[in-house]
Amino acid sequence: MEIQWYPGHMTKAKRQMQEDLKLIDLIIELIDARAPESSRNPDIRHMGEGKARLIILNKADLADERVNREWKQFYTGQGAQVLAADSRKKTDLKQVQALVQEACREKIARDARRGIKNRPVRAMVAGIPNVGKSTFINSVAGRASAKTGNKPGVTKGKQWIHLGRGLDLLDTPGILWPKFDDPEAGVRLALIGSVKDELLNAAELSLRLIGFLREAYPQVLAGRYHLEETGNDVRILEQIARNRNCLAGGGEISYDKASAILLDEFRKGVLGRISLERPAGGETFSPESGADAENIGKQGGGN
Ligand SMILES: Nc1nc2c(ncn2[C@@H]2O[C@H](COP(=O)(O)OP(=O)(O)OP(=O)(O)O)[C@@H](O)[C@H]2O)c(=O)[nH]1
Repeated sequence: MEIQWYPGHMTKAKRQMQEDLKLIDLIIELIDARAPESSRNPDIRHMGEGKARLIILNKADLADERVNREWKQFYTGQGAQVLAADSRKKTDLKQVQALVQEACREKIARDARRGIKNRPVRAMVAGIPNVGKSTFINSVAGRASAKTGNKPGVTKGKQWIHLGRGLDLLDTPGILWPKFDDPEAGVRLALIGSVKDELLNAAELSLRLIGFLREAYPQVLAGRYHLEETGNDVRILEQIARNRNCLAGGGEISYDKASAILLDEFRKGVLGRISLERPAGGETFSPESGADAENIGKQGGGN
């Protein structure tokens, strides 16, 4: 599957972020809990070297809870502070301040040795388009301070948000584009809605989702769409189309309409909490969980 990226925007955003990084102590890196490694930007690692890091496994409410725990363990093992959250809920973000202090312990101690007291930690929220940066900033700041939208690329403007509890947040999130090299990562990003829909073939994408779900979450499709036959991806899409009355102009089945329904329901979590990838070496699932861990796209071993 070929995905069109935006090199112009990307270069500009990256340059901007390099400038902003000089101003901050901590990177709050938002990644999508459903596909954490695919939704990470490799540059952010190098650009943010030497900075403390808090990783937010965002949209955790849409991802498999067990897999969320595995990712939390995985990134904690890499030395980051980690929080799995639904950023739309302030209660999910209560721990942010404590985790920020923990992530910046060295800086705070260094300040103390130099006799600097109560200098707030300055942080920047960074992540790929549509991962939830504005939503996170709004919730953590407790007011509608950053514009949110459900299409990638809506964040504009720049200012600091003083949270008054030892934390200043740069109001302009660093937008970085995800990985380019791995086509499978591209498919996961398309599935979670981080790549503009117009750029993708919905039917092809939905067939990839069906193939994945059949193996990793075998009960999900049959339960939701009352399938009679589950042995073939195209047949499944056809049944979804029939059951949902998806017809094209001439009365024939519309695979595009059925695909749009399937993708939309997956993205909204209507199909349940589903993780598209899990860290290598994670625990195996019990059969009751409904997910076969061996079949969830394994990632992250190389970091
Ligand atoms: N279910 C769920 N939805 C979320 C969460 N966080 C954000 N969203 C939704 O995801 C969509 C994108 O959120 P934004 O905050 O606009 O994302 P952004 O990263 O600022 O997007 P850009 O401006 O494109 O870079 C919105 O529809 C949010 O309501 C979350 O934790 N869980």
